[in-house]
Parts: sequence; C-alpha cells; structure tokens
Amino acid sequence: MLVEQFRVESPNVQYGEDAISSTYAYQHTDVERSEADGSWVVRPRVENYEFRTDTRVPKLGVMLVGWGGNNGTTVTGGILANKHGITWMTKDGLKKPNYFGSLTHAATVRVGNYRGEEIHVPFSSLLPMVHPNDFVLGGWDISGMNLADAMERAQVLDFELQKQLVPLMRDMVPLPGIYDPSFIAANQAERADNVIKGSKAQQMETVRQQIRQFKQDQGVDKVIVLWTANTERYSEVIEGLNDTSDNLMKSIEKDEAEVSPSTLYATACVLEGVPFINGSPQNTFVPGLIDLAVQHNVLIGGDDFKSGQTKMKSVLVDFLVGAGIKPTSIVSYNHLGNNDGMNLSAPQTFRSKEISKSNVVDDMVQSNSILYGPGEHPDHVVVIKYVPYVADSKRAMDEYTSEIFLGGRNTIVMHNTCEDSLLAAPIIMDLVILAELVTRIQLKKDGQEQLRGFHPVAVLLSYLTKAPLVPSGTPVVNALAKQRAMLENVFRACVGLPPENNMMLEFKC
Ligand SMILES: NC(=O)c1ccc[n+]([C@@H]2O[C@H](COP(=O)([O-])OP(=O)(O)OC[C@H]3O[C@@H](n4cnc5c(N)ncnc54)[C@H](O)[C@@H]3O)[C@@H](O)[C@H]2O)c1
Ligand SMILES: O=P([O-])([O-])O[C@@H]1[C@@H](O)[C@H](O)[C@@H](O)[C@H](O)[C@@H]1O
Repeated sequence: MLVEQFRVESPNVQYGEDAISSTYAYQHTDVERSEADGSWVVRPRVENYEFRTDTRVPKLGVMLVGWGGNNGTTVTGGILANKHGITWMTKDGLKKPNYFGSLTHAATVRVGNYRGEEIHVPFSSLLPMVHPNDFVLGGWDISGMNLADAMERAQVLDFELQKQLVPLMRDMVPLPGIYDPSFIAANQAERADNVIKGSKAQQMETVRQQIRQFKQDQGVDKVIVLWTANTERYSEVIEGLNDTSDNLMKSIEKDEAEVSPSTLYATACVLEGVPFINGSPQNTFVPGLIDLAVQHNVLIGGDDFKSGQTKMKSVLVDFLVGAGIKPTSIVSYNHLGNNDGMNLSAPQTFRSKEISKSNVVDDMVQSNSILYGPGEHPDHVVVIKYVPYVADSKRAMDEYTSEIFLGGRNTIVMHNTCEDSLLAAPIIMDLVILAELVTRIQLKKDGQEQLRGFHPVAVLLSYLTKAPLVPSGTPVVNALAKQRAMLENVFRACVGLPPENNMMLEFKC
C-alpha cells in the first residue's frame, strides 16, 4: 500500500519549525590485521551522529548548459506538460504527463508493515525537496534556437504534445555559451551561432554575471547549474596548469588553451557559490577545480548521466558477480542518430564516453577474488555508432558471456530501444533535486564540535551517474542497488529511521 505522508515518532527525531533534527547510531566495522600472525580481525563499532535538515524548500533556479539540446528541451517540455496538466492523443490513445524514471518523484521507499500489508511511501516524502514542477528553468546554448524550435529539432516528444508546448517554449531563448571547437566534434560548428566572445577569463566572468542576472531577474533563492551540453574530449591534467586551484585560476587568466568550456562554467559556478553537476563524461572536474570547490565549500557532482545501457550493466554485473558467476566478456554496442551521437562520432569525444561506460564494472569485479585473479577482468568493449535515421531512439545491444559451474558458459543478450532523452530527463531532475536537498543537510559525529555539510564532492549523487565523482580516499561504488541504498539510508537517518536491512526478522520467529 502507498501512504502519501508519514511522521516518525521516536526519541531520535525532532520536527522543528525550520528543520528536522535526528540522532543516529551508525553501525559499521573496523578491519585490522594481526602483525603477529597476519590473521584478520573485524570489529563491529557504533558511532553516534547528529543530522539537521533545513526544511525550508527554496524557489530554485535551474540553469542548464546545453539547454537547447535534446535533453534540455525534453526536461523543459516534460516539466511544462506536468505543470499544466497537458494531455495529448497518440495512436495508442490519450497520454497524460508523468515523472516516470525519476527516483524522487516516481519511486517509493518501504517504511514497514501494517497488519500484514507492506507499506511504502513516495521517495519524495522522506525529506522536503523541490518539486520539478517548481523549477525556474534557464540556461545556455551555443545554438541560439528558441526552445520550441529546438524541441522540434530534437525529435523526441510526440508531435501532438509539441504543438501544445510551442506557445509555452517559444519565448525561451538560451543565453550565449562558451564555445571552444577544440573540445567537441568539428560537426558541431554549424550550430555554434550563440557564443560568448573574449578570453577565457572574460568568458568566465560573463557566465558569473549571467548567473547573477538570472538569479535577480527570476527572484530565485538558489541556483543550480547542470551540464547537459555535448561531451568534450578530456582535458590534459598538467602540473602547474590545472592541478591546483591557484594554477587553474592563473591558467584562466593566461588564457591557457587546455582549460575547457565545461571547466570554465564550473569555475564560474564555484566562485558564485552555485552547485555544478556534470551530466557528461569529460573530466570537467580537473584537480584544480575540485580543490577550488573544496576551498569554497560548493557542491560539485558527476559524471555522465547513468540512464540506459550502463545502468543495466551496473545491475546485471552486480547480480552475476554477487551470485558467484564470472562475467568474462561484456560487449556493449549502440547506435543512435541524435546530435549527441553525431558529436560522439569523433574519436576524441567518443573516448570520454568509452571511459565512463567501461569503468562501471571495476568495483564489482574487484569485490570477488574467488572469481578473478590479481589484475584479471572481463573483456569489455564499448561501441557507439551514429545512424541519423533513428534520431533519439537509441538502439542498444549487449552481450554478456560468463563462466558457470564445471566449465559451463552462459551468454545473455539484451536489446534495448528507447528515446535516450526520455531516460535522461528524469535523471537530470533528480540530480538537481537531490543536489539542492544535500546542501540543506548538516551532520556531525561524536567528537566533532560543529554540524557541517557533506563534503562538496557529492558522492550521494552516485546512483545517477556512470562515473561517480567521489572525495579522495572514498571507494567508488557503481552497483546500482548499493548506490540507491546508500542514498535512501542516509535520508532515513535524517528522519530517525533505521536503514532498510531487508532482514524482516519480525516475520522469522
Ligand atoms: N540518455 C542520454 O541522453 C544521455 C545519457 C548520458 C549522458 N548524456 C550526455 O548528455 C549530454 C547532452 O545530451 P543530448 O542528447 O541532449 O545532446 P544534444 O547534442 O542534443 O544537446 C547538447 C546541447 O549542448 C549545446 N552545447 C554544446 N557545447 C556547449 C557549450 N560549451 N555551452 C553551451 N551549450 C553547448 C549544443 O548546442 C546542444 O544544443 C551529452 O554530453 C550526452 O553524452 C546523455
Ligand atoms: O547511459 P547509457 O545508455 O549507458 O549511455 C548512452 C550511450 O550509450 C549513448 O551512445 C550516448 O549517446 C548517451 O549519451 C549515453 O551516454
């Protein structure tokens, strides 16, 4: 049964006027190795935490870099359709708007059992969070096309829906963006008619001013910037150029060619105290940018939306390895015909995507040395082809071959077709909603004096990204179920609920 709203009654949680405060006994382990005989010892331990969640949900400005793209127009059209209750006729009958694919606004969380019936609540009811209908949207695009024409160009939404959205979107025009042809495919040049001129320092300053102007014009309390522009090639990480915040700032002042547009936008955001999320696979967050974000305590998160093939991979490989089955060959092929696909047809931009799509199995493989010897891993190939005719309707084909009992082999083949942007749009909303919520949570553990926010590198967004950006020294977790559990259990702790451990002992004795 779905229960829309609930309160937690416990000595561990207090609902205040502007905040929810909770105490939480965090149970984990210390692992040690005896120096005497090399034996291993695991010691359970408990640390007491305090959480405080500011419950004042802000009027939120959401500025998308790449607003005029397939994802940007789909996010915008989807929110407007939901906000205005737009319905439309298709050959399959009348369609109504929804937020399917959004963890926060279409998924649930189990809170217990009532007289034998499992009780679930909307994920969004765990803590007060921004509703996507209330996003105040804006952003940049190097293509000056208005959002209504850009929506038609994208070929994602049903035409009967598009027709109703045109009057709501035609006055939305992206701000000029930072364009550097050396970072994206040459085939993007023809759409770059809306660009910020000047040096890198001047471009960055312009972005800072655009953010301030947007915030003032729209009367929003906060702004979050999310990159859904084209995938860039990797920036070279060079000592003295972008390895520290000081060197990065000097490089920008010196107009160093190796500072990418995405890093310039991110730097502008950090200096404006605005969270920046990277929905693409390039290394926007060079060490100097991470250093700057930590210094300014501004949230950054990424990389690369986890929306389709890779999301499935982070489930299937987790299942196989967790079941003691040994994947030995993984081949992920897909073709698509949207502008993203065209941009990825260049080797240097494809390489960025190949990296994020390939590393996703590393943690699962490394978790099982019964299956894999030192340095052993599955053959793993990623192929992406550009086929204009299929547009945004990505066709993904995957083959997983594994070794099973007594020398047996198991091959799983999957075919997956969908509008790529219809998968990505809800993920974009969740990234923004969760990033904003995370900035309203403070915590401290026994022995710490003050409550403080999470580390600026937002590891809690991992569930939504192919290549989770994590604070130095933090394990990278890609397994989807673990990522979701981490997020849910942290939010449960904020309202005094225990983690969902699935033990259900109450039904076992
Ligand atoms: N399922 C998905 O769609 C999915 C999944 C994971 C990652 N992504 C990533 O999301 C990004 C966007 O995907 P899309 O399908 O919307 O692509 P798209 O090409 O339709 O949109 C990208 C937009 O960014 C604009 N742009 C490029 N460089 C810019 C810059 N420096 N400043 C401002 N605007 C710029 C382009 O003009 C274009 O309108 C891509 O990097 C893609 O790899 C998409
Ligand atoms: O999310 P996912 O399906 O694994 O990966 C997708 C790729 O397969 C696709 O080629 C690309 O255009 C999308 O941007 C996305 O990255």
